[in-house]
Amino acid sequence: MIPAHSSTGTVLDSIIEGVIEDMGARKATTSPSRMQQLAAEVSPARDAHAALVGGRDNPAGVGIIAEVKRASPSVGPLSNIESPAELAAQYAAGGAAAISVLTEQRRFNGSLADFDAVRARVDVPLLRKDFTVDEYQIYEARAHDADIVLLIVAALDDAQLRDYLALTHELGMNALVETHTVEEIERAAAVEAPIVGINVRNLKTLEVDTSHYGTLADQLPDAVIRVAESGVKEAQDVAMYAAQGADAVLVGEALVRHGEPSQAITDFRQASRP
Ligand SMILES: O=P(O)(O)OC[C@@H](O)[C@@H](O)c1c[nH]c2ccccc12
Repeated sequence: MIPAHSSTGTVLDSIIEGVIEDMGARKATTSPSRMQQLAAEVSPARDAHAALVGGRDNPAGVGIIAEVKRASPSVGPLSNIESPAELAAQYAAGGAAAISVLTEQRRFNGSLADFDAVRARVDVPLLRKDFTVDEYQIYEARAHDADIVLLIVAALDDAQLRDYLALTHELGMNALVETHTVEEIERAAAVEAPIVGINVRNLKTLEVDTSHYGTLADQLPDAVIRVAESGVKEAQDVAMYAAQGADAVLVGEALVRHGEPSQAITDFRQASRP
């Protein structure tokens, strides 16, 4: 794997450089116009908004977005996931509201093949977890029958954010619009993003601070679905995010390293009950 810090720019910058290079190779195989056609041929996306809305008041607990993540730039290899499909089936059995599958290759060791394997196995809404910097990736997500794409505000300018959100909705999908600062929350609000995440991991430095969610949550517009992202180690972390008003919590590392991920999700939900 490539070291976490490149000599110039932030971690996020260097991840995006690799993402653009890898996408160039895929565009050479499947042209943008062909990808648009493929996206149009897939059955309609599942309603992720409906799956996540009202998590705050759900008597069964908040929604869990369970992530299939093999490695991360902050930790390196996380888990030797032999079957992403089997892991996802356990997530679904535990009651995950949605499942996130990393497809970024260089730092997260993910792939669209992992995504396809999970898609073939479960019917819950799936998030194609990647660094979206080109509309090609949104068509590509839909072509692989994704229901949700990730739009990281820090990686996009205002025009991209607006256009990519609109395209996502045109294709019948939802976007998880990820923020980390007050300014990014304001930008997400300005484009009326319906689902907004606060990532407690700073993607520029990889530092994690779970108290960051509570610090920023008040800044989120009332109407949005609120997603707390990253840093969950145990059920009490999920309970804390829930008490701070999260509708859903995105959990990766703790689940891929857990011996019984299905039970872990059940416990997380239980602990978060209002
Ligand atoms: O493994 P954790 O700490 O539970 O985090 C999960 C998820 O929030 C994290 O993987 C993530 C949040 N935003 C991202 C953007 C890109 C890649 C990964 C991420």
